[in-house]
Amino acid sequence: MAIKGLLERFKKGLAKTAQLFNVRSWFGRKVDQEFLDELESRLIQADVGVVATAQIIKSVREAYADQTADEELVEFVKNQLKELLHDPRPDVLTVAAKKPSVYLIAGVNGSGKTTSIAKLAQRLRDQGNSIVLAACDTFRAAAADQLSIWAERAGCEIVRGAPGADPASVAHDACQRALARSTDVLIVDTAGRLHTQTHLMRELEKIKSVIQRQIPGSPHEVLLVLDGGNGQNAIRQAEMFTKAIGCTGVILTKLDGTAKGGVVVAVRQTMKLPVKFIGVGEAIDDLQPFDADTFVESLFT
Ligand SMILES: Nc1nc2c(ncn2[C@@H]2O[C@H](COP(=O)(O)OP(=O)(O)OP(=O)(O)O)[C@@H](O)[C@H]2O)c(=O)[nH]1
Repeated sequence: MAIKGLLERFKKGLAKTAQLFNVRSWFGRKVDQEFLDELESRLIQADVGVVATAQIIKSVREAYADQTADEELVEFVKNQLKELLHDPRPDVLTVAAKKPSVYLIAGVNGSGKTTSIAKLAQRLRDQGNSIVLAACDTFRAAAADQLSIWAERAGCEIVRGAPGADPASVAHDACQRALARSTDVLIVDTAGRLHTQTHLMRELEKIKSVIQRQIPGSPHEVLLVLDGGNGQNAIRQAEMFTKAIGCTGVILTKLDGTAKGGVVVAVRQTMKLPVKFIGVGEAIDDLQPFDADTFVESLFT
């Protein structure tokens, strides 16, 4: 998508967080303690995180104390955020040298996991890839049903087991199917809730090790889906999942419904995980590859 189109998409999706900053209201104000306190409180409300906020406030104080806030100050804050978000790793998904590329998707129920998988599948399909979806959430029968509907719409194949089947065996079958058909991409959906958190983490570990055994070098990405509206709570989830299955990136959903869009910074800073995609709406094309510069520009308009 052209940069301008992407910026418009981001702006629309992130309007709630942008409203919080309302940079036009800064202009002409003196950068005194009151101004800094207000900026600090807005960054915290946007869930940028305490550490990053303190860092930004300190830099603004040092560079602009007692000056008048203007366009240059806005650029300064933008650059601070861009630097905090800078990630040397590529923001695109890793593609396997030998088919299939395997993407394991995790996240708690309600985070937007199923819809994100559907959106991702559609995106990869539009780019010309053949796709197999593995419905490994056998705990909730409705999950596989929902995924099947999306799979059909996106023209993907789905592998599912009987309700209550061993999710690792579904993962195994899906790997075999993808290998046999020489499929480009295998996307593995997993449960978001089990009897206990320990059960859930053990199951995810097991699915991952089955995939690793079937397709050496995989999974090529372990993506964690987090609800952006959960703000700092999302960070705690990220810690738990990363410990169990070593996430490689995050899909941050529902940013359109929240003023906590700054959590993108917190995920990058605290978890050292790149945000690969953001969800900015319910439509199929509302999953956008994350771009730090466009993200920051769209918050300060
Ligand atoms: N506004 C908005 N809604 C979203 C976004 N992503 C997902 N949703 C909605 O969030 C709700 C939950 O999404 P699901 O994909 O069903 O979530 P899940 O994590 O798979 O949860 P379960 O289906 O309960 O396992 C749905 O109504 C989605 O349409 C987004 O980026 N923006």
